[in-house]
Amino acid sequence: MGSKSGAGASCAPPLLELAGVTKSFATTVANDDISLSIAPGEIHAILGENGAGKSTLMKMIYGVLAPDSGRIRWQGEDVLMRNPAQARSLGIGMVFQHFSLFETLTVAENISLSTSQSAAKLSPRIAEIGNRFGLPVDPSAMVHSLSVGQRQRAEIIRCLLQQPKLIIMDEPTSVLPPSGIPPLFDTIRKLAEDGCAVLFISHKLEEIRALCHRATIMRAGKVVAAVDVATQTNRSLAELMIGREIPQPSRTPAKPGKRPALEIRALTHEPEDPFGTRLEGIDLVLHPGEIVGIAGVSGNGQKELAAILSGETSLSRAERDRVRINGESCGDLGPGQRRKLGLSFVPEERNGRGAVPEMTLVQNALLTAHPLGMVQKGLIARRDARAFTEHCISAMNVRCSGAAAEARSLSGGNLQKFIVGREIRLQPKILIASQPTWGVDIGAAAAIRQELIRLRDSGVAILVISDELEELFEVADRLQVLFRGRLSPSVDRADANSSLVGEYMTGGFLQQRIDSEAVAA
Ligand SMILES: Nc1ncnc2c1ncn2[C@@H]1O[C@H](COP(=O)(O)OP(=O)(O)OP(=O)(O)O)[C@@H](O)[C@H]1O
Repeated sequence: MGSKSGAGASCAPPLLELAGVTKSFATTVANDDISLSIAPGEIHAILGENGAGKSTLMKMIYGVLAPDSGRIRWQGEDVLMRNPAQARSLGIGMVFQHFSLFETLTVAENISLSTSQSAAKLSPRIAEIGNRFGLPVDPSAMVHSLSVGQRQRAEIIRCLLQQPKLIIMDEPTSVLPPSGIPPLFDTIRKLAEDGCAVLFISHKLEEIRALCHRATIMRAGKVVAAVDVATQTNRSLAELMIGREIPQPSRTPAKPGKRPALEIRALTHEPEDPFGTRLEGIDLVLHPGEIVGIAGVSGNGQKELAAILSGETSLSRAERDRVRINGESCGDLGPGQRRKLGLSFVPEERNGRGAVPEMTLVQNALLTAHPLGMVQKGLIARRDARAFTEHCISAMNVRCSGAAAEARSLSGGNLQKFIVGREIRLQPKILIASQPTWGVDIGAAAAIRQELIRLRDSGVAILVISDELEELFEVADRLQVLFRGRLSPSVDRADANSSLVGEYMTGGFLQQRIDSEAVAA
């Protein structure tokens, strides 16, 4: 992905230094005696398993959390980072994974909300910064019309307007299609050449090796290594991070059943959300004992398709035949009724949909697992609920303080592992999993994929909707691609390669369809 440049290798005095920084939450020591230094122009990776303490550390640097002990020095001076406003005034910016842009405003209007300047005054500045750092985005474009990559550029420009000396980027590539990653890296390199330091969090070792100068590796709240990235391989970084090699899932060919477990027939659906994607002519068949992967750049109808399948979007009675579970028409059934038919579901958003952050893990387990005998005569069978929760925790190696922990106290990846584990343990006949390993570290992602394959081998029909092509190549027996609300033909795993799927991801199959219709006519 290009060469590394910038001042990262120079001996400039540190921009940011942490010494002995410690932060605990009740009995969990999230950051234990952390020391770290970053030079101007350095692209510095923070690497670690889920729950290693990366986000806690970033929150302290950005003033969201205060350390219990230790020192933060900024440009040679001790600072007490009281809040993000103070961090920004010192020159520390942060680009979050989740964008905070209003869909119905333009880029310039959105950015003007965080400054004292009008959208009209800001527009030329936005264009100028865009040109300088390779972030082309039209200041007058409405946010709802922008791709994910363009939205991210707007977020980065908003951050750059404050002329930061250090930018924290929390898994910035996780929201991008593969084609969006090289331009983002070009921008980050330009920033580094300009003297801006970048703290880059990612679980993807290839990306870290392509982009970063140095990496700090964390394990269980401690720094276990600080390395020059050029001296490392994927394998050595993985070993530093998880203490062993990256596990590779093993699999045998699928033996799908004959009768479909789940079908969608000739479905066209107009979304209620004015910025949603219309689904058009969707045909999908899923058999017991197979994994079908739905690939595509997010925003092409994945959310709408998942909602139609889970029952969060239910169809009219007249259209109930369009969705069938084990041959039974169910298009007009809600999520609870579909769960009774044997469907379980891992939604894309873990907070608020996959789990309720303020509730404990036991309560979150009860939300979907109560039909497994956890409510008897109207009363909660607490012991059973607790045992089920503890089983999910241990089977998925969820790092948390126990079944009574609130969901919000778990790191993102650990909560994801819990939700996937809960849905798998419902003994479903059909599992729909949207972005099942999103934000999950490489070791845990491999474990989740292996679980999906094991479930398939036990005869469960599985649909995986994922932005990550590598993940789909690893788990799926067949692949289909969503593009602008249309589903491509199904491709067997053996025939699927990145160039064919890449072509489908940009709508290549639509042209093939037009050509074959023309031949038939
Ligand atoms: N507000 C909180 N209350 C209680 N525990 C917390 C809180 N925030 C974080 N923790 C705990 O601190 C530890 C570190 O969490 P952190 O979110 O920093 O990890 P992470 O490395 O960013 O993980 P991930 O890769 O999953 O995002 C975890 O054990 C987590 O459960």
